[in-house]
Amino acid sequence: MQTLASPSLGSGFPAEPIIAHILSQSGVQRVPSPKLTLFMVRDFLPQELCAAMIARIDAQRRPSTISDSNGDAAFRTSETCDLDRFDPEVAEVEARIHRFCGIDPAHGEPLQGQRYAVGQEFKAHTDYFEPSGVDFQRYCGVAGNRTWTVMLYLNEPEAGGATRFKAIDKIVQPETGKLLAWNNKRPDGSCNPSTIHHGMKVRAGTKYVLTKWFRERPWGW
Ligand SMILES: O=C(O)CCC(=O)C(=O)O
Ligand SMILES: [Fe+2]
Repeated sequence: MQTLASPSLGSGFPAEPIIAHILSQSGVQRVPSPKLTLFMVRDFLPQELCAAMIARIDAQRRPSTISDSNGDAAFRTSETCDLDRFDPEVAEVEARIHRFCGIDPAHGEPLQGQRYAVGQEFKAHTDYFEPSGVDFQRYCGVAGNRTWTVMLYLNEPEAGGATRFKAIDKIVQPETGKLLAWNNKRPDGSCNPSTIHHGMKVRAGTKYVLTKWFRERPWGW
């Protein structure tokens, strides 16, 4: 599944080299939609690495935050963990993500973990920052907007916790080690509202995911 070399195909925009690189690998499924470029890979991350990331998230979690708050305190009720890129197992996960998508690691935000207990969710949102939003300069002034999202499910909660892509009516079930990757931009570089997605409520058990976002310009580590 993994290629050996880590290619550097830019920021993720334009998307064509990334898409071609992703499609050159085995085990990749493309969700058929003219509105959204979304890929899925089952069993992307080995079980041991999933468990190692869960342990770190449990140990270091803090309440999740949102930008451009709409005043709904229940919009994102999960917890978040900033993973340490100097931790060898975190570095291994990041290297696998980079080899998979080919985006220049310099354009990546720090890898994050998200944890959802029963009843917690992340309501329908897009991962890019609204260019007209009050927080745009604050979040995007240096590195620019988000180009691609790579998300990984670390486990399978007993019930609930699917991710629903509303605009294309697609529901993805959490499965240990499953990867999702999507392009947040349209071909003209504008933000793609059809990327809207909802991390649905966990009904039983706990849900853990990783999120890796890439930016138009280097993150500036
Ligand atoms: O947990 C999910 O299913 C979605 C997570 C998400 O959308 C995010 O962290 O931006
Ligand atoms: Fe999201």
